[in-house]
Amino acid sequence: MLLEGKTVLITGGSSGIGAAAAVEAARQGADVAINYIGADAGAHDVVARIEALGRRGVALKGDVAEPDTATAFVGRAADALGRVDVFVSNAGICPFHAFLDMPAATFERTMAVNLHGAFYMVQAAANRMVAQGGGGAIVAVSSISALVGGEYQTHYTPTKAGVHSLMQSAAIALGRYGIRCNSVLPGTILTEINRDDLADTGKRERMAARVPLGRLGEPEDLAGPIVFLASDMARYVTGAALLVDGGAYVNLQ
Ligand SMILES: NC(=O)C1=CN([C@@H]2O[C@H](COP(=O)(O)OP(=O)(O)OC[C@H]3O[C@@H](n4cnc5c(N)ncnc54)[C@H](O)[C@@H]3O)[C@@H](O)[C@H]2O)C=CC1
Ligand SMILES: C[C@H](O)[C@@H]1OC(=O)[C@H](O)[C@@H]1O
Repeated sequence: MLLEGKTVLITGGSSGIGAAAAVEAARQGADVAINYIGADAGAHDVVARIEALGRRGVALKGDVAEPDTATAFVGRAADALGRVDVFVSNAGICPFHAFLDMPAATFERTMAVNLHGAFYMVQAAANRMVAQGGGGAIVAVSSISALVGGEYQTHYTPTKAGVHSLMQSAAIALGRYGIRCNSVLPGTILTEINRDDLADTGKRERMAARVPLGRLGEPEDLAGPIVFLASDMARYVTGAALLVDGGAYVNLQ
């Protein structure tokens, strides 16, 4: 098991990629704490799936856009599970909107959740890892959208480029403590975040047609890459970005 005896914290862990990563981390031997927002049911379900695998699971509610949520989540998770070995910054939103009339509130909220939230969470986790000693691993869920644009994502793609960049700089700042920082760059993955957008059958088929592996992604497609980067198998990997997109990015023609 790749994460035997480790503790893993994941933001936005009650659905989609975060939930899949939480369950896979437990399957790989880790105790897992998830941060979540909104309804409790999804978070309780993820905890139940973690516990069914014989590991400890904790769900802690909080808005990652609030700086205090970061210290509260990391502190309470570490109190419950003992330490923080792995931190996965995953929470995010993507309210699709045209550029020219983008409401300031939509832009500000997307920045606050996706980029500011990632910064505060990663900073809090890193401080805990430094204080406890023994290094650690941080994985941020960026996106293929860190590298390419989207007409209705002018507020979103800069946050994903920012998260990718955050991992590169944090890798430098934290290498001396044995803390590795990497990002995964998912392509289009079928989750709640794009359910409405991909209800447009034409768009969904166009997106799928771009993928050499022949299908859009599922949350579980990210679980393995996240666990790998979190594990000691990736002990000499830091500052890296791993595309998990079925080959969509390289498919020009
Ligand atoms: N689905 C996709 O095609 C892709 C998703 N991503 C990224 O993957 C990450 C996870 O998204 P998905 O699993 O796809 O969708 P999702 O909507 O299932 O997951 C996002 C999670 O973040 C949580 N969240 C949102 N705002 C929050 C806040 N303020 N505080 C705490 N939690 C909050 C949501 O409740 C949800 O559980 C996001 O960062 C997204 O940008 C990146 C590339 C592609
Ligand atoms: C939410 C979108 O469908 C998704 O988010 C990303 O980061 C991907 O590039 C897709 O556009």
